[in-house]
This record gives sequence, C-alpha cells and structure tokens, in this order.
Amino acid sequence: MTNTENKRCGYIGIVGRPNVGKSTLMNALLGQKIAITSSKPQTTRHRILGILTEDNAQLIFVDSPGIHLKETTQMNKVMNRTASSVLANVDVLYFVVEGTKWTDDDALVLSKLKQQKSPVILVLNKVDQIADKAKLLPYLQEMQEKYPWADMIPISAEKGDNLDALVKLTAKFLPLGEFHYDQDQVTDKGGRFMAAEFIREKLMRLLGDELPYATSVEIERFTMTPRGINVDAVILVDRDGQKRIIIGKNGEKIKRIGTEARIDLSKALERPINMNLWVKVKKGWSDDIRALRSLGYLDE
Ligand SMILES: Nc1nc2c(ncn2[C@@H]2O[C@H](COP(=O)(O)OP(=O)(O)OP(=O)(O)O)[C@@H](O)[C@H]2O)c(=O)[nH]1
Repeated sequence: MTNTENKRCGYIGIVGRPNVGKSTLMNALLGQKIAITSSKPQTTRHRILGILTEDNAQLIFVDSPGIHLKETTQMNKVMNRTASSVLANVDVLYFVVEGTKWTDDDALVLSKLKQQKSPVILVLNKVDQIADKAKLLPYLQEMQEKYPWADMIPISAEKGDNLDALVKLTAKFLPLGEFHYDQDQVTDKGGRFMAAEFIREKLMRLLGDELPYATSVEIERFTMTPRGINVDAVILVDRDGQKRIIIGKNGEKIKRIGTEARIDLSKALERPINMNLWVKVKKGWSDDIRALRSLGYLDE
C-alpha cells in the first residue's frame, strides 16, 4: 500500500469539567498558542478548531467549553448545548480528568458521555502533580470500572509528557481518508478571532477574581496594511463599576491588557500590530440571547 492509502483524518472532541487542562492540552499538542488558558474555570466560550498533521494522520480538534452544572444564565445554556453538539459530531473523544482527583463534576460529564457512541479515551492529565507515582496504577484500575474506555493514558499537558503516545493512539480511531486541511494549517480561525481570544485571556489573567464572567470582546476593525495589522476592539461589560475596574487607575490596567495582547498577537501572526482598546457598558448582555448571537456565541 502507498502512503496515500494509509492516511487517516478525523475529528476529536475534548471534554471535561472546567479547569482540568483541556485548553492547555490542545495548545501543547499543536505547539502553538491558539486556545486560551487561564487558572479561572469557564474561560473557553468558543468552539475552537485546531489541526495537527503528523505522519499519516490529521487530527482535527474541537475544543468545547466545560460542561457546566448550573444553567443559571443563557450563557451557560449555550455552553451546555455546545458541549453536547461536540459529543455528537466527532470520531473520538478525550475525556480529560485531573490526576487522581475524581469529583462529582467528572461524574456528571461522564453521564453525558454515556449518551453517545464515539470511542472515549480517558486522558489523565496533570500527572506531574502526583507526588506518589505508585498511586497511578491502582487509580487507573479503578477508572477502568467506570466506563468501557477505548483506551486510558496518563499525560502532563503542561510538561508535554506522553503527548506523542496520545497522538499515535488517537490516529488509530480516525477513519481512513484524505486530509481535510493543508498540512501546515494550524487553525481555521482567522486573526480576528485570535485577537479577541488574546484580549479575553489577558482580561482573565490580569483581573483575576475582580472580573465577572459577563465580559465579552468584540473586534470592530481588523485591517491589514503594509506596515502591519490594525485592530480596534471593544470590551463589553455589564456595569459602570466593572468598566472602572478594567480601565484601572490612570488607565494602567487597560493599557497593560492591550500591550500584552498585542505582543501575543504579533508573535502568533508574525506581523506588527497596532491595537486600540475601549470598554463599553452594555447592560445585561450575558442574559440576552440576541446579544449572544450578534457576538458570535450562537450559530445561526
Ligand atoms: N501541573 C499541571 N497543571 C496543568 C496541566 N495542564 C493544565 N494545567 C493548569 O490547569 C489550569 C487550567 O487549565 P486550562 O487548560 O485552562 O483548563 P480547561 O479545562 O481548558 O478549563 P476551561 O476552559 O475552564 O474548561 C491552568 O492553570 C493550567 O496551567 C498539567 O499537565 N500539569
């Protein structure tokens, strides 16, 4: 058989409760910063497609928001729906869990997994945090009882441990067929999308617990010029008080958010970036389904 006949290509969904390291895993696999990460849970709102082509396999990743427990606002309902649609449209699922810490939230995600047919690989992340490695084997045996996993693999997304093995393992579950994307294409999301993601990441990192989840970033202008890319972005918040927090004393906070986002975006797109940031108050936007649609959180 020739190489072409051996090619495999398919979709992989990454699911798991918030904060287990799903975004970190995807970034580590792709070796490039395209999904955002932060230590605050629930940072991933968009479905992000990342593509990894290695040897004869092309792995197309769909990152999903964590499956959230309380459907308190429209936003959470949207996120729950996204996670469920991810489950239904993939060839393989990674169910990411954290070390030897099994929680009720993991059990809830597993109950959703049980409703679908794709093979599920149990990805035990953050093994670097397990001080006593002897605990790993009995834990894996315990996990085996929970579900007929397609396979189980311990990894560290942060340290990059065992990721090659994970990629090889995954390829086995993908259908035979031609690649869907060019070999060197890493993501199908454009620079515009990346700009919003980077700004949102900086908001999360620099404002910590001060920042409510009801914050969004809209890119109003994204233009290429011979000298670089011009980006105008608006940060939407619910209340005046939140606007003041984001702007900070003498505008220092927003300046730093803009500078750091600009540096990251410039590295990712390999172009100089000129970025302008504003903060606007838009009352109750997180509960407004039409606003969510206009901001791109809902598919038409
Ligand atoms: N020690 C250790 N920390 C990790 C590892 N992977 C991720 N983390 C950390 O765990 C935290 C959460 O990681 P994320 O990748 O944002 O988690 P997530 O599952 O995508 O979270 P949501 O977007 O909220 O669903 C971050 O602080 C990461 O640095 C790992 O392998 N080892």
